[in-house]
Amino acid sequence: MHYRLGDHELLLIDDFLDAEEARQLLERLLHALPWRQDRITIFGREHPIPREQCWIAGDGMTYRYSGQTLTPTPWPHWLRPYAERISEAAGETFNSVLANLYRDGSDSMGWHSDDEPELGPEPIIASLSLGGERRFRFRNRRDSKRTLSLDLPHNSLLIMPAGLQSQWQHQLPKTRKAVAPRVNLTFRRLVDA
Ligand SMILES: O=C(O)CCC(=O)C(=O)O
Ligand SMILES: [Fe+2]
Repeated sequence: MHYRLGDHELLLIDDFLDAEEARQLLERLLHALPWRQDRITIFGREHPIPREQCWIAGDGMTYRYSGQTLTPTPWPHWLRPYAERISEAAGETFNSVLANLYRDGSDSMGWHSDDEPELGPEPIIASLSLGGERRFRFRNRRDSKRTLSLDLPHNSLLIMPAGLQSQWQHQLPKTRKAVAPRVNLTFRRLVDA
């Protein structure tokens, strides 16, 4: 499914993995990753993030955002084949993953762009969703009334193209609906790594 976002085209691929493979990968991610609820600083105040996360990357590839520095968990061998398939689908060679765990509808991620300097000027981001379906929203950075909402179902891959992050923000809002836990893997390429 393609979505138009200003000058950019978003691609959402449903049923990216085989159903059984997606189920097993979700179980593995839930049980085998060292999930942490880190703390971030917003406007000078420290808060626990409303989700758990795990930064997966090569040795020494730290990642800084919102006042936190994430030290990497090494790549699990069983995740590598997925990184290769997702790199192929997105036309980019990803070398790192930010994994997010939304335990229930009160877990969320606020408005941001994936525009950290480590990612270079025009990063391509590929985001694999597993588990409970959640709503995902975009808004234009210059005109916040321009928005787009889409649902990210279990076993879907969203590809955000080069150039999108400098013009659009995204968020994963909280929901009052009962939702199953959701794991999201955002594949990234750290430059100069
Ligand atoms: O959970 C999601 O779908 C989005 C995660 C995200 O935006 C990020 O990790 O930068
Ligand atoms: Fe993001």
